[in-house]
Amino acid sequence: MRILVTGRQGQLARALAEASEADGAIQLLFAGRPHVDLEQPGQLAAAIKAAAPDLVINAAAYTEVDRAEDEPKRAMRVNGAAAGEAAEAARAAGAPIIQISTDYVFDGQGSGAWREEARVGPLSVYGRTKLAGEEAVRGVSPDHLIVRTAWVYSSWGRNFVRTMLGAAAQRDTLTVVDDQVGSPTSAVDLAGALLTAGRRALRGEGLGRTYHCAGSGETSWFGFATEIMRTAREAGLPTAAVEPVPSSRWPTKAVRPRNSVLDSRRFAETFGVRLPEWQESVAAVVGRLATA
Ligand SMILES: NC(=O)C1=CN([C@@H]2O[C@H](COP(=O)(O)OP(=O)(O)OC[C@H]3O[C@@H](n4cnc5c(N)ncnc54)[C@H](OP(=O)(O)O)[C@@H]3O)[C@@H](O)[C@H]2O)C=CC1
Ligand SMILES: Cc1cn([C@H]2C[C@H](O)[C@@H](COP(=O)(O)OP(=O)(O)O[C@H]3O[C@@H](C)C(=O)[C@@H](O)[C@H]3O)O2)c(=O)[nH]c1=O
Ligand SMILES: [Mg+2]
Repeated sequence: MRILVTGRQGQLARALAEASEADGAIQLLFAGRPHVDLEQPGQLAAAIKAAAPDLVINAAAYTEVDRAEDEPKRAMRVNGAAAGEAAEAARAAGAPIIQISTDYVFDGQGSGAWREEARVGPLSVYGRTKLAGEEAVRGVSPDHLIVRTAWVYSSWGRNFVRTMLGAAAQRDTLTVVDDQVGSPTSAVDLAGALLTAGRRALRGEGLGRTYHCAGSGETSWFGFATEIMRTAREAGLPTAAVEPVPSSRWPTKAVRPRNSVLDSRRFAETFGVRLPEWQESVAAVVGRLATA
C-alpha cells in the first residue's frame, strides 16, 4: 500500500512514519516543503499525480492558531484550497483521501462531547479554514474520510506537552486556563488508528463520512498541564506548580472553543479502534522525552 502523506516534519507526518515502520506492506511517500509548497497552486496535485498512491493522507496544515488571525489568506490557501486540490488529484489517481480536521470547527457552546453531525461554528480563522478544507474535500471526492482530531501532541514538533515541559524548566509556576475542555490526542496513537482506517477504506469501508478520532476522556488545558507535571515528576524531569486561571487571564488573538470534547464512537464502531485514555498516552510521551 503506497500512501502519500502531505508535510514531512509535522507531528502527524512523523508519527505516521514511525507507526508504519514495522509494517512492510506500507510504503509512505511524503509531499512537503521545499519541493511541494501548499501555497503554490498545482504543486501538490503534480506530486500526487507523479506518485500514483493508493491512498492520500492530507496531514499538512497551517496550524498556528493565533498567527492565522493575521494571515487569513495564507491559512485559507493551505487549509482550504490545497485540501480541495489534494482531493481532486487523489480522485484522478483513483485513491481515497483522508482529510485531517479539527475540534476547532465547533463553537464550544454547551456541554457533552461533540458528535460528527453536530452543527459547526468555528470561532477562529484557523477553524474556518479547516472547515473550508472539509467542505472542499466533500465536494470533490466521494472517496474520503474526514477525520477530526484534537489537542495533538508528541515527543517532537510544536505542542502543548513540550511547551509546558520547556516552561517548567524555566519557571516555578505556570498559569493555565481551566475553562476550555477538550480531548488530548497522542500523534502516535492517532497515526496507528489512521493506518487501520486507511487499510479498511481501501476495501471500500467507511467512505464518504466524517469521523472524530481523539484520545479517550476529557480535561481542561489546566488538567492537561497538571498531568504533564505529575508524569514529569515521576520521570525525573523539571516540574513547576500549575495555577488555574480563566481564559480572561490568558488573552489570545484567536478565540478557542470552551468545550471541544470529541465523541469518537463512530470511528471505533466503523474501524474497531478506540484511542487510549489520554492520561495513559501523556505518560508514554513524557516518559519517552525523559529517556531521550
Ligand atoms: N496540532 C494539533 O493540535 C491538531 C492538529 N490537527 C490537524 O492535524 C493535522 C496534523 O497536525 P500536526 O501534525 O500537529 O501539524 P504540525 O503543525 O506539526 O505540522 C504541520 C505540517 O504542515 C506542513 N505545512 C504547513 N504549511 C505548508 C505549506 N505551505 N506547504 C507544505 N507544507 C506545509 C508543515 O510543513 P513544514 O514541515 O515544512 O513546516 C508541517 O509538516 C493538521 O491537518 C491539523 O490541522 C487537528 C487537531 C489538533
Ligand atoms: C502556553 C500556554 C497556553 N495557555 C492556553 C492558551 C490556549 O487557550 C490553550 C492552548 O494553547 P496552545 O496555543 O498551546 O494550543 P492551540 O494552538 O490552541 O492548540 C490547538 O491547535 C490546533 C492546531 C488544533 O487543531 C486544536 O485542536 C488545538 O490543539 O492554553 C495557557 O493558559 N497557559 C500557557 O502557558
Ligand atoms: Mg498553538
